Amino acid sequence: MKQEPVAQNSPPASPPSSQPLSEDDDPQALWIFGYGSLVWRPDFAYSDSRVGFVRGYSRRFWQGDTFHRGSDKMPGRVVTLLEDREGCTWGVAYQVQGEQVSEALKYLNVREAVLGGYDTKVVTFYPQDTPDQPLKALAYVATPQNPGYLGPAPEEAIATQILACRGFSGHNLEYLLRLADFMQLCGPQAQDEHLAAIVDAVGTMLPCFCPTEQALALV
Ligand SMILES: N[C@@H](CCC(=O)N[C@@H](CS)C(=O)NCC(=O)O)C(=O)O
Repeated sequence: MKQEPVAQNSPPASPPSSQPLSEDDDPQALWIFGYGSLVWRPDFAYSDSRVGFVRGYSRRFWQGDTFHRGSDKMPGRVVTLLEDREGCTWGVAYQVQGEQVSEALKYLNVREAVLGGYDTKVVTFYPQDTPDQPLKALAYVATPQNPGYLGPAPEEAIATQILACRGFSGHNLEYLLRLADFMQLCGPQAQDEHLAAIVDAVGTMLPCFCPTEQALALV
């Protein structure tokens, strides 16, 4: 049974909202939930952001990537959401308003759907500092039906693949470590055993994979 996160009184990622968070605050507003590269590189304009989590999903490095973090010959591994009743995935929700909505969706359609094989799904997001005021958010999820889906593999094999791949957005190792950094910032209540196991496997293999100076050049 995964530990259900307990909201911490840590300061929110953005100024606390005096109003309850709900979609009818501004009918033009849309919340977008990021749980992979979007947590550190949204690359679209947004009005507000919240750190928090979604329930009923687990994050898995089960999506292949032949553009951003891999190539056709050596696809990298990036994350998707797996439906899991016991699951809880931490990330960042970004609020887009007015013109930001169409701009963000147009940009993400290319980055996530066209280039990444992701589809959209509405999820319920629980802000870390107001989990009693959940909000609806759009998430980009790579389903098993998309051609780039790789599915489950031992964490050691995933770590080996990540160490060996790079794409147009950089090395696959950077993708892993930036996500691990984000989870560290979320605090001890945010656990992701799958991510931690891959980071541990990378740490074990890295010295054998390449000498230190080469490892530092990877990211
Ligand atoms: N949809 C997830 C995963 C997004 C993700 O990592 N998508 C890849 C597309 S394959 C990406 O945008 N990569 C950009 C990068 O690696 O910097 C999220 O909300 O963060």
